[in-house]
Amino acid sequence: MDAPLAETARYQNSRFMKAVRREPVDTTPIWIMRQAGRYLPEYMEVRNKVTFIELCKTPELAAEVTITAQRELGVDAAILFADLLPILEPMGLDLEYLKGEGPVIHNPIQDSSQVDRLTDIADMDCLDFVFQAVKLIRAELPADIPLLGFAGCPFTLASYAIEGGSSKNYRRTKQMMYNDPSAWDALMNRFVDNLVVYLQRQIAAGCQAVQIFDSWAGCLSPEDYQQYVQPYTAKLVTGVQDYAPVINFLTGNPALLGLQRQAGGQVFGVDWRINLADAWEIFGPDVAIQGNMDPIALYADLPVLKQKAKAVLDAAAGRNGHIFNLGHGVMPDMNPDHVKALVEMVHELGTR
Ligand SMILES: Cc1c2[nH]c(c1CCC(=O)O)Cc1[nH]c(c(CCC(=O)O)c1C)Cc1[nH]c(c(CCC(=O)O)c1C)Cc1[nH]c(c(C)c1CCC(=O)O)C2
Repeated sequence: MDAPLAETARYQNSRFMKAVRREPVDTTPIWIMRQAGRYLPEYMEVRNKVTFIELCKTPELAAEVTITAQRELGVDAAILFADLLPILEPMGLDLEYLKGEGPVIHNPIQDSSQVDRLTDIADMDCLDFVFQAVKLIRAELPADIPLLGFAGCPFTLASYAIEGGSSKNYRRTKQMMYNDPSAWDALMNRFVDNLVVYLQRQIAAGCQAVQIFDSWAGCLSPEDYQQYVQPYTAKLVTGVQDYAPVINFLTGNPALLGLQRQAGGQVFGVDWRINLADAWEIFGPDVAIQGNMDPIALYADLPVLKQKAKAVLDAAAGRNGHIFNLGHGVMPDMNPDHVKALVEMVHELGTR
């Protein structure tokens, strides 16, 4: 894996990568989770011609929507257009995105005896469309715009694999966790092993940093997170961080921040349920922080939005290593002008 390091070294001087390393920057970098999504007319134009999964699996189209979103918004990083769940398909899960309902898995893991049926996909050939998209995007993006890769964390993927879709209370997932720890261990390790290779391959193809999404881990008590989730997320971070910085993102439960920190990473993604300065106190001075405006604040009139953006920037004042973002993804019916305005506000107000 020497080549990818040399490859990524060319893109290290951007505002974003400086913030990742907690170096001084001219102004606060910003990107938006789900920045290439349905609220953007340019995305819908492409999306209306193909299904979501076809879009993910066609590198030229995935590249086009990634690059267009970065350029339209003026954000400081691009994120690969893909999804958390396509990695589940080659592992043997029958994934479908249903119109209006989101992702469904038709053959979820129903009990511990089924964990073994998940295929190891170490060669990653079946996900080559992702790495091809990374190559196309990196070739087109300006050198001062890093490209972020991403994957789901083992817990969030396990919850889809077991529940068969999104869930309110994660009953089946927690049942397996509690009732069959050895099956749970096997399942989480199967995800970790594949995710490490998947992210290494994204980095080798041209990503400068990667974000790991533990989007649903907020449903866990601190004790359960520590016992059933943290060791596997830690193993994932350890397997990837020598190749590129890891943004460890978790949402929904500020009581987990200290444990999220222990799981590791160079940047920590935080949501709006805690003041950013308080979160930084918990994380300590030796990490960068990404966040943390409430995505719903983007519906506010622009003067109010500006106050909200300033409040987040003020909470990070005096520290290097703040990357502005929402605390979760942008809503599909958002007015794109508000997103563009937010980017301009952050660049203006974040000036040092
Ligand atoms: C839980 C999750 C998924 N996918 C993802 C998560 C974590 C999200 C978070 O914590 O913020 C991550 C994701 N999904 C998507 C990206 C692309 C990169 C980006 O712009 O941030 C990323 C990073 C595109 C997408 N992924 C999806 C869309 C919408 C698909 C469409 O065009 O119809 C996009 C743009 C579909 C998707 N994919 C998933 C769901 C639940 C859905 C349906 C949600 C919905 O319909 O609003 C699984």
